[in-house]
Order: sequence, then structure tokens, then C-alpha cells
Amino acid sequence: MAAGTQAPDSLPRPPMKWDAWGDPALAKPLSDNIKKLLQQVLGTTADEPPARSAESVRLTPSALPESDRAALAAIVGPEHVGVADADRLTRAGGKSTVDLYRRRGGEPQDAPDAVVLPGSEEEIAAVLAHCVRQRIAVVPFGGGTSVVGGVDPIRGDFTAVITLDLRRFDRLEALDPVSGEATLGAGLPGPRAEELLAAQGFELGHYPQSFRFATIGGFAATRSSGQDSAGYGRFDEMVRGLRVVTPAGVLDLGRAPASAAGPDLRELFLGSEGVFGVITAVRLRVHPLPATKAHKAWNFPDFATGAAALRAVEQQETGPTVLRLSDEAETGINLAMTDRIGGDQVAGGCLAVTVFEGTAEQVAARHERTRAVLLAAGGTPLGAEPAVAWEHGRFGAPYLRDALLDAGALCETLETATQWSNVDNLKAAVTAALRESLRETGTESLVMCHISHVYPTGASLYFTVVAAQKGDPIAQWSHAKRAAGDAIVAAGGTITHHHAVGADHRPWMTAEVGELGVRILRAVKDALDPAGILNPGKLIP
Ligand SMILES: Cc1cc2nc3c(=O)[nH]c(=O)nc-3n(C[C@H](O)[C@H](O)[C@H](O)COP(=O)(O)OP(=O)(O)OC[C@H]3O[C@@H](n4cnc5c(N)ncnc54)[C@H](O)[C@@H]3O)c2cc1C
Repeated sequence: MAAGTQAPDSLPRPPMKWDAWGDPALAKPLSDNIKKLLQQVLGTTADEPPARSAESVRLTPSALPESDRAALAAIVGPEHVGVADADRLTRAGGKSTVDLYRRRGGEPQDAPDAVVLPGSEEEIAAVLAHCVRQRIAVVPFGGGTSVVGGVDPIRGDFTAVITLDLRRFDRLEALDPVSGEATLGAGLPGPRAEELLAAQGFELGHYPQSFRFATIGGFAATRSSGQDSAGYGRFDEMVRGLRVVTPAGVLDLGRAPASAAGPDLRELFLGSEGVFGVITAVRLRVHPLPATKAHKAWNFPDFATGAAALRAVEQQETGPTVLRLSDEAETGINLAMTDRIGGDQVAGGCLAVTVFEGTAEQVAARHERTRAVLLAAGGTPLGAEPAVAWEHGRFGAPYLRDALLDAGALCETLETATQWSNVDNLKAAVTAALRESLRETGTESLVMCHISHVYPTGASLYFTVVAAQKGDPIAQWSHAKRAAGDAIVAAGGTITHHHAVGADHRPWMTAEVGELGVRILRAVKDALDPAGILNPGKLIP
């Protein structure tokens, strides 16, 4: 890999591997039992993966002219513009399985031509103005954990593409303890945001599986949903205000807790995936750190019974913070407890996990109410331990994907949501589409599913797929993903519940919002970013 000129400084962040998920120190090798199981059931080959090094990766050379590098350096400071391959490689894309295959594949990698780290809104505005003049595409970048191609360095017909990394927006800007609102910098990763709030006695409570690396701005830009959503809501439900820099000007949205002043413009930027503007700060509802917590696991004879039980809990508002249900396949291999995957089955049927938070009285009352509903719906209590084990391992599963890919397995996830009355139908349709399409590529597959986000009228469905790699695994997964996406649309689900649209779900956006919906999105884009420099090739067909 060629040396570049300058590396931008980076504020301390946990290490993130360029060709795998997360911190290399937390990698989880597969046990021999699981490897054997994969070979027997799916026919994977378990050759040792070739050693890979970032230095051996070939990147397409930076296309940014020196005059533009100098102009950007004059705006943000030379130490905040990087064209070194080491900086470009770590922003070359997100963390989907296809991203990882691409990076491991040995082909020349497309990467942004430069990485720019602005330190103020004025600097962002000046960078955007320069990029409009010079026709340079700009990809806003938080933690780079997108699994839908959201941070792909797509040039389109622009002369170059830069990544605008928000990591210097890393402050707790304000806390209003009376109202329970905090303003957080867009570049704050989840753990740092919670650390800053905890020091003041507060918590946001947004814990997606990508928590350790994803950022406040990324959560807002993708409508992220965390594992405590039953208690604290989706990220978009926590947002009270946003500041956004667009090529057309700056917006500061969200004046009051509620307003009748026309359509809510904040909604335009929740899920805007960097195509309308750069989010610099988000004002969020926060709550006092919970005094106590209780964990309870449950067993249901089958998925339909378990889903009906979760619906009853949600519709009767009994108040769990976490509410999730694994199907029979996921329960069978203990996927919900990453330290025990492939070991003896913890429960037959379907495992459900509940967690309660609040004051001691709240936790006791919420647990009692929930327990009564789950018992009446056919659940069998399993005690606290499996739920504690789920929580303990909850950020560990992505490391298993790395090990599975190394062992010759194809492993990816996808998610959707629908009304309660359509949950079984949608689950069956997606499962069949995945199995059949992967069979067409020459492999059987294990398709597992869970519900982890519930609403009074419906729920999300999150699928994990494991198959054997056959031929080109990128082509193989693209075939399966296409079939699953078509099945979701045909069965009435949404193309994404929380992963967002990015480049990967764009083909289904017209089916999702209709031709007129797409025209509205384009009109907003034209008003805010008439030159179209912001994140081309994402979200809007
Ligand atoms: C292993 C794994 C587990 C995951 N689990 C979950 C989960 O449980 N729940 C969930 O919701 N998601 C999950 N995701 C998806 C991903 O983490 C989320 O989409 C997350 O919100 C992205 O945040 P980020 O900071 O990494 O954004 P990035 O990946 O950097 O960017 C995502 C998109 O947002 C845009 N963007 C980022 N920051 C800004 C900004 N400041 N202004 C404007 N646009 C911006 C980017 O241009 C891009 O389009 C997971 C991903 C992985 C790899």
C-alpha cells in the first residue's frame, strides 16, 4: 500500500479492524464443535484463511488534485486532511458482509480520495462550498458501521469524493436536567456519549449492537433502533432537536417539546443518510440513570405463541426495557447467548428475554405486570440467568461473523417490520426466499429470526443467515438479498426497520414510498443540495 502525505489526527476511539468487525482484541474464534457442525450441515470447507494485512491492500489512487487538498487544508487545518492510504482504507466502506468480503478479496479497493475532519459548523459550510465549486462529492461519516453501503465512496459524475468524518464533534454541549434533555455532538460514539451523561447522573439508553463504534449523528441519520427500544424507544423517538449544515445553509430545528407550526422538519433529517445535510449536534431526551435492573428469561412452545405474548405485553404497556423473542432455530443454537453458541440448548421452543429498569418499586411493578401477561400467554419462566447471559454477550455476536467468514461460511443479517397480523406471513416468506435463493447457489442454509423491537401495532423481524460460501460469495449474497428484498415487499413488510436504505436498499425505495414519494425526496434534495454533492448514490433512487 502506497504511503500518503498526511494522516489526520484522531481523537481516542476503540480500535476498529479494517477487514472485520470491531476491536481485534475481542475476536471470538469458533469452537471445533461449531466448525464440525458447519462442515456436516452446510458443507463448509474450513481451510485456514490466508493472512491479511492492511499494507497489502491496493487502493485506487487518490484522485483529489493537490490544489483541492491545499484548499481543504486551509479550511480545516493541514493536520485534519488525510490522503494517506491508512486513513482512506478505514473509510472505504461500512461493515456489511459484502464490505468485509470486498476488503478481504485482494481486488483494488475504491476509497475516498481524502478524509477531512472539520472542527466547527463554519468549517463544514466552507468545505461544502468548496466542494460545490469544484464538483467534489462528500460522504458524511460517523462510525462507519453502516451495513447498507451508506458510506460507500461513490463518485458518480463528480471529479473526486471526500469523506467528512465528524469525530471532532465530540462534546456533551448542554444538559438540561430539569427538562431531561441533552445536546450531544454528532461524532460522539455511543459509549463516550453514555459516559459523559453518566457523569451527570443521566443515560440516553440507546444500545444497538453496533453501540461501541456507531455515533450520535449516525444514529439520527439512519433512524437507528437499540436493544432497549421497548423502554426508551427508537433513536428517532429520542430526538428533540437537530442542527444541520447543508450546502444551502444551516438549520436549527426543534424549538419546543411539541409544536403545531406545520410539518415537523426534524423528520426530514431523521433517516436522511447524509444526502440532505451534515448533522452536527442532536438534542435528545435523557433519563436519570436507573437505580436498579432485573432480568427474566422465558420459554414459549413456538414462535407464534411467543409473538402473541410480546404483543400482549406491548399492547398492555407493562413496561419492560428490553423485550425480545428468538425463534426455534435461533434458540436451538443459543444465538441469543453468544458465549454458548452451539453448546447444549438452554431452552426448547423459543427463548424470550425481558429486562426491567427504574427505581426498585418501578422494576418490581413492571416485572409483576409483565410476568402475569407472559404466564397467561403460555410462557414458562426460566429465571434470570439466560437473560443475564444475553445481556453479557450482546455486543459479541458481530465477532462471530468474522470467524464464520474465515471458516468458509457466509453469514449476514437483514431486518424488516410489519403489523402483528402479518408477522407469521412475512417471516415465512423471507425465510423461504432466503433458503430457496441460497439453494440455487449450491448450499443449504440456516435461517434464524428474532423480534427485538415491538410497537403497539407490530414488530421488527431480524434474520440471521448462515450458509456455505460457494463461488463468489458477493454474487451469492447479492442473489439471496435480492430474493429476500422482493419477498419483503411482496409480503407487505418495510425494506428496512433500522439499517436504513444506503446504496443496498435503494432498488426498493420506489416500492417503499411510491413515485410521488421519491419526487418529494428529490425536491428536498434540490432545495438543500442543488449540486447533489452530498452522499450520491444513497437513499434516493
Ligand atoms: C455489527 C453491526 C450491528 C449493528 N446493529 C445495529 C442495531 O442494533 N441497530 C441499528 O439501528 N443499527 C445497527 N447497525 C447498523 C449501524 O450501526 C447503524 O446504521 C448506525 O446508526 C450507523 O452509525 P454510524 O455512526 O456508524 O454511521 P455511519 O455508518 O458512519 O453512517 C451511516 C449513514 O449515516 C450518514 N451519516 C453519519 N453521520 C452523519 C452525520 N453526522 N450527518 C449526516 N449524515 C451522517 C452516513 O453518510 C451514512 O449514510 C449495526 C451495524 C453493524 C455492523
